[in-house]
Amino acid sequence: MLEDLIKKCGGCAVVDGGFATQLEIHGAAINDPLWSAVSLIKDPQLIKRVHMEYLEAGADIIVTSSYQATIPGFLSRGLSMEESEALLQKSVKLAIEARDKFWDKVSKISGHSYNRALVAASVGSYGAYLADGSEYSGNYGENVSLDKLKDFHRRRLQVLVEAGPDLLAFETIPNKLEAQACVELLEEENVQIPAWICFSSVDGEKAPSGESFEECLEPLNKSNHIYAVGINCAPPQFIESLISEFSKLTKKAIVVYPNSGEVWDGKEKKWLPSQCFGDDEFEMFATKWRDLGAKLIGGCCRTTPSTIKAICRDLKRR
Ligand SMILES: C[S+](C)CC[C@H](N)C(=O)O
Ligand SMILES: N[C@@H](CCS)C(=O)O
Ligand SMILES: [Zn+2]
Repeated sequence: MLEDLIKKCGGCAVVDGGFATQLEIHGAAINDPLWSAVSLIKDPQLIKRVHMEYLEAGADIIVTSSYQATIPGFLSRGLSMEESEALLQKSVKLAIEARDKFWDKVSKISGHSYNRALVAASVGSYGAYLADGSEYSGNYGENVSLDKLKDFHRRRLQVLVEAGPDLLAFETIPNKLEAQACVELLEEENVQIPAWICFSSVDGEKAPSGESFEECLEPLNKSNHIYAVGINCAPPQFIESLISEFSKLTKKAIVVYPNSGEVWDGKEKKWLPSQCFGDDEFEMFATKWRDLGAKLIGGCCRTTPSTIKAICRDLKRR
């Protein structure tokens, strides 16, 4: 399905933009250990609205609200195991409902330029769950082993897969150990849904842990469960050279969805201004990223539906 979609899009499909960002624009208070996942508890209708906004903007793939939705995170909030699993399921259900409703509406309009979007279930890194900014440091401490990371991801992955998304999106993976844990889990659980694994990067050259992408990609290149590899939530000015680097290191499709360039202050839980791209620059650079070989392009934190509209203007000019 993903390959067909990419073909239909002329070689490069558009992923949506910052999900938490758009929740906040609508007034959601997410300064919370659960970050955007708090909206699954407090305002599921807002989640659906944000999905609709990205669909209207032209996203070919929408990513669910499960980035920081984890079973231990919900349990420490006082929810039961059943309630926690139900919220994970709900994140997929809300995205599927939005996609189906949108498609039902536009597919009746003759001459529309939309594709039937795919739903990617977000699997945020262990660092996202820690809520201390460690998805940008890769520093999980010595006690975090491969098995511990697999244990952390296993049940959530099972529940998300059972909910029936089209794709799995592992996001802001900061080191090789976690990438390897994710691949081994996909194999052990015999997951039949294609996945992408995206790393964060804070220097534009390596994973946040300091490991080279050559090392990080090694377990992913060998796996049939991985359809695409790439970068998310890194500054957009790093993307050009990272695509060139990745294309030397992998035969997998390349996926990029950078943030706006603002930098996350994990202690203060806020974005700090830095060298940023506006929508015009996203529009300009998206073509470059496509020409360099990216097959999936979108935005991450601090990008909005208008960024995705700008990317679509350029990539979907046929
Ligand atoms: C992608 S980061 C901005 C998500 C939030 C982070 N895990 C935190 O809770 O601080
Ligand atoms: N899918 C998440 C990623 C955060 S880095 C979001 O857009 O909020
Ligand atoms: Zn992000």
